[in-house]
Amino acid sequence: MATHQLPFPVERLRGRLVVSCQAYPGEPLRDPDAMRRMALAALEGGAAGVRAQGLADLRAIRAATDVPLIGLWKDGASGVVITPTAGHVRQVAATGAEIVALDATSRPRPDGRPLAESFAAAHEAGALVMADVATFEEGLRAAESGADLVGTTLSGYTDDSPHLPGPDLELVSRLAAALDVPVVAEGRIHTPAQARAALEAGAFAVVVGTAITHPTTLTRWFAAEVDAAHRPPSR
Ligand SMILES: CC(=O)N[C@H](C=O)[C@@H](O)[C@H](O)[C@H](O)COP(=O)(O)O
Repeated sequence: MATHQLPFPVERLRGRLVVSCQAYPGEPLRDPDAMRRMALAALEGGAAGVRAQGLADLRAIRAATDVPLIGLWKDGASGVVITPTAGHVRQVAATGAEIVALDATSRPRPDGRPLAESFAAAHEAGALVMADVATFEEGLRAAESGADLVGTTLSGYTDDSPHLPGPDLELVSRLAAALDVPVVAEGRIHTPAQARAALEAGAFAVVVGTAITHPTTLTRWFAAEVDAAHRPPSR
């Protein structure tokens, strides 16, 4: 766990909840003003920071609040899609997001350029780097390469990470024990108790997305249960 003084936007997230406000292509809430409102609603509920996707959403949210903003740009259909190149990093930083989140897994990058180039692009733009990783080794490598925060975001989404129904708390605790930089727990945190467990496992901050800001998925969870109860037992 990071105990020393950290850059101001990171310090503001110590022990706090960050809410990820994202809508996916083609969805009814895929709209910068909808995500701005979603972010403001989350802040009213006690979030200390916002994570958001896409340049237009980031600009809209940045104009509405000065809480720490973790920005990313998902581009591409598979593999490395979260802020995949240094060019994407520069544009995300230019929206005013203090922290740029990017895929720091060991998978091949779309432009074949080294990850270090993306880290350097963020730092040159005056932004901090949140390295989204899937494994312990990727977390170590990201921290060694100068990441300002390491997130467990991609555990469960790569071939060599466990596909768990809930958060990868083992990864959180192993990284938190090994790293000096803050470890952010993110990915499939679906209940307040899981968010608390992530902090107890050593997370510096917790990011929750779907369970707060994705009504289509939330509705599916309820609909599946209700439909299962309604269906007559099979003979
Ligand atoms: C894997 C990937 O692309 N994760 C994305 C990263 O920004 C988002 O789609 C997630 O919603 C976010 O990480 C928060 O996680 P959850 O929605 O599970 O609370």
